[in-house]
Amino acid sequence: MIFRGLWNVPFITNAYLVNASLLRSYDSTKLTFSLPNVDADMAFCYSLRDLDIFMYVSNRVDFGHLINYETYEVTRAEPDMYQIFENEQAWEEAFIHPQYHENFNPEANPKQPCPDVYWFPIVTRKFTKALINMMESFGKWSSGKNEDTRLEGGYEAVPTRDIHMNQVGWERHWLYFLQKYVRPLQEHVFTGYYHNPPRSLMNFVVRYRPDEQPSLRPHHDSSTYTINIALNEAGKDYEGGGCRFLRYNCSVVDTQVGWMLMHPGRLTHFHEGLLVTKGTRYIMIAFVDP
Ligand SMILES: O=C(O)CCC(=O)C(=O)O
Ligand SMILES: [Fe+2]
Repeated sequence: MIFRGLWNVPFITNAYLVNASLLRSYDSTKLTFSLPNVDADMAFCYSLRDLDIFMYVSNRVDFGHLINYETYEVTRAEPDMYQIFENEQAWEEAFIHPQYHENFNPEANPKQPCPDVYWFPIVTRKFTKALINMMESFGKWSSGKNEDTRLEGGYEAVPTRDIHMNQVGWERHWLYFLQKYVRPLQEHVFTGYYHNPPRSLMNFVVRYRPDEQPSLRPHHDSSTYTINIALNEAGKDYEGGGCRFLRYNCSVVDTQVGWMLMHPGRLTHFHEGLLVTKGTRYIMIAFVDP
């Protein structure tokens, strides 16, 4: 329980909100922050009390918040992305799509571009840009071949050219994002399916290019459900691309940056990554299972 109120207090340290014109209306020899043997806060509060000026602490209004930078790692590409635990509120403001909470509005039907393929705004362009930059700064894209030493069996049946989240030290963060922001959307559209936290062993960013890997053949994912976030812009950053669900002969080609597709992984949603004919297409994929 958070109590909200306005409290009259004798001493405040670190944070003040003072109208400067008020300060000027007092005699500066009496209203001072320097007194012998006490620190500036003590001196300032002492002289305020001496002048019968009341001090208040209020949390009725949000004036902003302090950032905790103790764990801030400046050596990383996009250190802000790693702050999801330490600075949750600032993280959400920077990286969660402004329409995210609207997804839960009972009046609004979730978008469904193909049968049982749901489509949600979830992250900001700041997020998608940062994620691409994290991956490109790391730069060690997989070969896109079946042999994959990052996997337990050393083999990937339907390989993409990709970088896994754990390769950039961002897996814990990503799993927390899945639990906090993706899971409630899943529960919203696939009713009665409940796994908290969701488990996801495969979390990666895919890069398609005409001269590298330009497409992905039809396959099922090793997931109960898959999420697929568009990280850059169809028709501008690349041409072609998109995801086709063969059983429904239905494609999503007008993907929107920061929007996420969510679809069942096996059995019904046999799908393929459509050919990129120009530029580079980036997507973020997670195979959630269970
Ligand atoms: O290109 C797409 O949108 C589909 C990607 C995909 O199916 C996968 O990575 O498993
Ligand atoms: Fe897939």
